[in-house]
Amino acid sequence: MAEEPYALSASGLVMRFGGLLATNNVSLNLKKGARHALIGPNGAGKTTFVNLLTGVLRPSSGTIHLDGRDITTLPMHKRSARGLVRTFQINQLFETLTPLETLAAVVGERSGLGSKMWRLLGADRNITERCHALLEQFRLLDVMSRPTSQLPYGKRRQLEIAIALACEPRVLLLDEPVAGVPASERSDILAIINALPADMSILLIEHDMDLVFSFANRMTVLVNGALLMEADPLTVSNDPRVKEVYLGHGAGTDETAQSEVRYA
Ligand SMILES: Nc1ncnc2c1ncn2[C@@H]1O[C@H](COP(=O)(O)OP(=O)(O)OP(=O)(O)O)[C@@H](O)[C@H]1O
Repeated sequence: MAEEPYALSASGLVMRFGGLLATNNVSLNLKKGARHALIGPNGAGKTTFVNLLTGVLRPSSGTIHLDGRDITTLPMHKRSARGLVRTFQINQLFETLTPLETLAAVVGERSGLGSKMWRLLGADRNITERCHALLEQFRLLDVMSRPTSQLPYGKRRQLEIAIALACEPRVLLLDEPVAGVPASERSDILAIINALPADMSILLIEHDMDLVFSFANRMTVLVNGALLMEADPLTVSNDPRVKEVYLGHGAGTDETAQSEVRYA
């Protein structure tokens, strides 16, 4: 019997910015239902790697497959339509909308309603029910009618993840979901992340080691644009090289572990 393809597979990715080698032959395979974390000190190349996966950047070489299909040259919106979704960064447009309106727009768009969504908002039962379920799942019911600009920061991050989920991802790239969130507002986000559907394949990019170790059962460590190691969390946390370049400096203080700039 043929083996099931990886949900997402990046193979030998290379990204050069002029003479700078930001991604140096990095491979990463996400199994279906993966809880995988991507870590590394500042400047290790995490954002560049995620930009390659999502299609913001085109790799200098290497390939990316989603469910066994080559998406290396596919534009961003087509990757998202095929189920590869990154947590949405709130932009100006959404500041004046409420979480309910924002989610209705995304769910409506996803259902193929496009601009008709505004007419149907509240009238289409499927959309209303889906929005309500998302607001509940992401603990946003209490703020669903407030303009996004007035939400506490933690709620905004919850809305970002809710928007991504409204896109019905099969593979979700969670980009620093607790960055900037005060400790007092983190517990809801942790609970939400831990309750995401088990068959969804998730890659978490995060500096917060408490979150990384409570979430991931597989970890990839990048240093200086290259793969340092991939292993289970215990092996990673016990590896002296990892301690030296990253963990030893503590979460959130890894500016001191700033990678050497590498030139090819
Ligand atoms: N568009 C670009 N042009 C030139 N250099 C870039 C560009 N984007 C990233 N870099 C460089 O590539 C390297 C990797 O950066 P990247 O942002 O991917 O690291 P990171 O691990 O995400 O860092 P952080 O944790 O601080 O967000 C850095 O040296 C950065 O300066």
